[in-house]
Order: sequence, then C-alpha cells, then structure tokens
Amino acid sequence: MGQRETAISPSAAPITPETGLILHQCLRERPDRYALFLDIDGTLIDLAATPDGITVPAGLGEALGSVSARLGGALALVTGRGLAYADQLFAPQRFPLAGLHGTERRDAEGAIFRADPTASFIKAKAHLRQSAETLPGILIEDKGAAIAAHYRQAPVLVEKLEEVMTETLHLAGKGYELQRGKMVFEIRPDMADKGRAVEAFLSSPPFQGRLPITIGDDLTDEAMFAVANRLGGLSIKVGDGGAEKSAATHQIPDPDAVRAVLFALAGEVRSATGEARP
Ligand SMILES: O=P(O)(O)OC[C@H]1O[C@H](O[C@H]2O[C@H](CO)[C@@H](O)[C@H](O)[C@H]2O)[C@H](O)[C@@H](O)[C@@H]1O
Ligand SMILES: [Mg+2]
Repeated sequence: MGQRETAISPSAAPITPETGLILHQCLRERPDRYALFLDIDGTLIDLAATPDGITVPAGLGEALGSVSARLGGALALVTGRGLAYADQLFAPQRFPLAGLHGTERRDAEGAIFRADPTASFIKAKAHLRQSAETLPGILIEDKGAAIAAHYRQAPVLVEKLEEVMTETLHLAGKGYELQRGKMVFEIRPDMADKGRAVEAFLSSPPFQGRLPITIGDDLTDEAMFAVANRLGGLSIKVGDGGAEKSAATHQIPDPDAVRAVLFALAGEVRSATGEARP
C-alpha cells in the first residue's frame, strides 16, 4: 500500500497563478456555494512507477479535512482506486468517496453502494492474470469489481496488452467496458463513471445545491469535467494532458500546485478557528 511521509513538510510551492488563485478564491470566499470533487492519482498525489509506490505528502489528509470542514463537508474523493485503498491513504480522515471510477460510492452519511463482479468477469480476470504471466513487466491490479493492467514498466508491450485486454473484455461480457488511463488499461462495469458519481453526490446534502469543482488529470476525469461544465461549475485538468483533448475549462500544472491551494486554505481555516497545526 502507498507510503505516507512522516515529516511535517507540506508543499512549499506557491499557489499557481490564475487557476490556483481562482480555485483558492472560490473556496475561500464562497465555501457555501461550491462542492469539491478530487481525483487522487496524478491530482492529489504524484504519479509513481507502480500503484503501491505512491507517497502521500505529510499533512495532506489533515489539510483535506480542514478544507472539507470549511465547505461544510462538501468534499469528495473520486478515484479509480477501490474504497478501502483510498481510505487508508488519508486515515484517520475519511471522506465521501467514489471508487473504481464511480463503480462504488460511499455518501456523506456513510451509505455504501457497490457492484459485485459477475461470474464471467471473475473468469475473465483469471484469463488476464494468466495471459500477463507471458508479458514481463505487466502489472495486474485486481480491484475486485474492476481490474487494471499497468504497462508503465513495459511500455513496449502496450499493443500486445491492448489485444489481451480486448479478449478479456470480450470474456467479461455484457456490462463491462475498457477504461484507458496513464500507462494502464482497466476493465470496469459500464454502468458507472466519475460523472455519474459526481451527480449522485450532488443529489443529497451536503453537496446538494452547490456548484461542482472537479479536478483530475486523466481520461476517466473527463466525465466529471462534463458534469461540472454542464452545471456551471469549474473543471480543472492537472497537467497539459499531452496530445489528449480535454473538456476541462481550466488547467493547473501538477499535483504540487493543487496541494499548494489546499494547504493554503487549510492553514487559513486553522488560523480562523485557532486549531493547532497537525
Ligand atoms: O482516478 P485516480 O485516482 O487518478 O486513479 C487512477 C488509477 O491510478 C493508479 O494508477 C496510476 O497511478 C499509479 C501510481 O502513480 C501509476 O503507477 C500508474 O501508471 C497510473 O495509471 C491506480 O493504480 C489505478 O488503480 C487507478 O485506477
Ligand atoms: Mg488521476
């Protein structure tokens, strides 16, 4: 599981001009008006060579807790990770969370919605694991109701892996789709995506009636950008996305710039409430 830094050394990066300032201003000036939806990998946390190689910057969970308090609890994590994995990254803080790209969700009341893997998907996963044994460097991440095959360690195998994923998808049958991401192919239920997860959060308190601010770095985040755009909120893409087109209306350079805003806000919340620094 991901490493957590122990030293208290929150990001020293300045708030990024423009998008960082806009984000900071929205959340500071109108905490009753906005709801914040945050992707994890590549947005809150820097990408690493392997799924478990990530490092959670010191104080990030606490900073998210302070920002969430400032927003009346209207902060949710929306990730491709599973619920349990995402939770342990920020423990003891715990946030409303959508996992597996929206396939599973825990709302603000703690109610959990999930999908069970079908029998054919379980067989398809076994096929993928077996096929990956002949593809050195391909890393399989079985997340229960979804499965990822990472090629970051073996980029030359991307085409071969895509063929295997197409076969696997076929074996999984109805109700599944291929999700592309950064050096990864995933198969997940097609009945959910991050956009639908954001809409589901917005249908009940404390999110209801607020404008969504969605921040993400990858293809899977496009669905939540579309929802934010449609509802008049803010959609922020982390990084330039290379050749990929994005529906996001704003861009911020990297996770450090996102964290700079969150740490700055958290510091302001703590000074306003007289709360000690964690
Ligand atoms: O929606 P997210 O929170 O961004 O999660 C997307 C996927 O993130 C993870 O994979 C990515 O990050 C890894 C660690 O930095 C990196 O090694 C990999 O190449 C990236 O694709 C995670 O492993 C997946 O399960 C998530 O779906
Ligand atoms: Mg991401």
